[in-house]
Amino acid sequence: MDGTVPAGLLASVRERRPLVHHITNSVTINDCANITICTGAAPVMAEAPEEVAEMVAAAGALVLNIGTLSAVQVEAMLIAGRRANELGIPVVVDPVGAGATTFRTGTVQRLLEALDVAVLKGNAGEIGVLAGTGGSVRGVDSGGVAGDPVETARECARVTGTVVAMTGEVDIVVDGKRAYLVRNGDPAMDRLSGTGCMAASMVGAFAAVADDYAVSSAAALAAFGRAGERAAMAGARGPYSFRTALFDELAGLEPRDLAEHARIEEL
Ligand SMILES: Nc1ncnc2c1ncn2[C@@H]1O[C@H](COP(=O)(O)OP(=O)(O)O)[C@@H](O)[C@H]1O
Ligand SMILES: Cc1ncsc1CCOP(=O)(O)O
Ligand SMILES: [Mg+2]
Repeated sequence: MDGTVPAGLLASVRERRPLVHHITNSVTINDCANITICTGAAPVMAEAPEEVAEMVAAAGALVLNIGTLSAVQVEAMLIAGRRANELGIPVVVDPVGAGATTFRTGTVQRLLEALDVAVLKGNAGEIGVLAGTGGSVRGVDSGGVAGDPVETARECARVTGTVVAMTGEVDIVVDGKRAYLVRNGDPAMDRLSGTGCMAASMVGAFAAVADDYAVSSAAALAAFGRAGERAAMAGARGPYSFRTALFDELAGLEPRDLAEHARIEEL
């Protein structure tokens, strides 16, 4: 994919500043709010079942992240997701820790059955579990997939009917037909909690300004990865100064830099 595509979508996010409604976990909620702002969009976190239908109506995308799930959150996710579907607002699901417990795996399956999900964004282990082809998950960490990662992502897209964005050293984005490999990023991104959640926030922000969610997801991951590359070049002293640089580099990321450095290959 030509770099002008992700660059154009980044510029659209900054111009339109879509509201991204999150129902998300209590570990990385603040990171997700700030990465959404650094991307150029506007976050809102709202999870009371009493208000989510009203809130999502003002949003450009809905991000459902199951990282610290509870029964009442599931109820809110279903209410918000159904309203988003009625209004044609894209729904992104981050299946954090799917495979680690029956409650997590079952909840993702329930969301996928009840809702029209635009993008399922998970790490390799989570996507392998949901594909049914084998994935290993410990807590929220991926232990990888059983077979070929691209085939795993394709199978997950086939069984779920969604665009699947599987993160890792190389991100893989697939729908029923196409497959994109996104080679941007830095290993330091794997040494922080929350980069997967932040990736989902960005996938949501980009989906809000796009019709083609495979293209917008690959673009979002390229932009995040490029910010990671620039943060590493800025010379962080360790994981936490890298984290600060990651936010700063994303906020300052120029569409023309992304146009030049996005590495998205279509298979
Ligand atoms: N080794 C790596 N090299 C480059 N980028 C990476 C690497 N590991 C993770 N990333 C990036 O970090 C983000 C989070 O991915 P990942 O670690 O798979 O998610 P999770 O936190 O859900 O396990 C993604 O944008 C991914 O591209
Ligand atoms: C550590 C942890 N525990 C529950 S949610 C969460 C954060 C996971 O974030 P990510 O999957 O983005 O690293
Ligand atoms: Mg994750």
